Amino acid sequence: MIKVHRLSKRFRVDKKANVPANRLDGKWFQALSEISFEAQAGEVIGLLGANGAGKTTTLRLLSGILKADSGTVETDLAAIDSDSQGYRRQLGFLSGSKGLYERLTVRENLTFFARSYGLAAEQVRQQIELLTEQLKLEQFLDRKVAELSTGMRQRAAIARALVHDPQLVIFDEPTTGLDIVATEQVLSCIEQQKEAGKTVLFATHHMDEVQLLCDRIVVIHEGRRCFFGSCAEFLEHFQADSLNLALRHCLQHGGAA
Ligand SMILES: Nc1ncnc2c1ncn2[C@@H]1O[C@H](COP(=O)(O)OP(=O)(O)OP(=O)(O)O)[C@@H](O)[C@H]1O
Repeated sequence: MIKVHRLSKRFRVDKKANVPANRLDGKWFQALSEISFEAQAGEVIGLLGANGAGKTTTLRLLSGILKADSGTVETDLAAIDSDSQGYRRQLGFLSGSKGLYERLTVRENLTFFARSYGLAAEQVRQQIELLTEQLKLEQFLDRKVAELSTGMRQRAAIARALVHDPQLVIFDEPTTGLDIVATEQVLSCIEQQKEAGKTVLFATHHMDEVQLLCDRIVVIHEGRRCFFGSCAEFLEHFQADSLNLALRHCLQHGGAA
């Protein structure tokens, strides 16, 4: 479970930065304004919004990489502020396909990260076996990361994010750069996380992924939440027959939370 309450974040920007005047206060750009939502165990929440809306900023705040200016994050895991190490042990975070050692193989990377989270040798073996099956890693498990294609690298990065079997899974655009087959493998892996009772948050621009996986969605527009609820509620609220159309209406009209 995670409860996000009135989270705000601003960034100091250069005078020359071409940012919208309505979000600028002197040298400060208001990236997020009082975002609230919650996710239960076994629930998948999608974060939607146009480029620059604030999805990645939200996920970075929830991963502990960024610190909020105000607002709270409550979980039934370790506390994000006072026990950041404990929190990170229970978090699987993916942002881009970075964070792997180029000169190590995928198996060596996974083993290294699993051991650094304190998993015993047998647990490491089981986790690698499970993720290899879920993400179809066998063809490149023993190849160096430096030699991998974008899609292989992305799947390896997802495996690295999940190798310690975290309770909270946060993925930022996990299917970027993947072909149809690899996309299906990643979506099915997210589904398996849900079935295992994990709390999953992910940002995406793909409405088919939202339709397939999300129990509820958070729509962000210019740093503010403009909708939080199920896909069915979203369609009904905007009197739309597709999520794409509902999203367009929501973003055009600034939404109504
Ligand atoms: N470190 C930073 N300094 C200044 N501004 C930043 C910083 N990080 C993000 N921003 C700004 O905050 C806003 C929200 O960015 P964010 O990356 O959260 O958007 P997003 O919704 O994830 O977009 P996309 O769909 O393009 O990934 C953008 O206007 C961005 O330029």
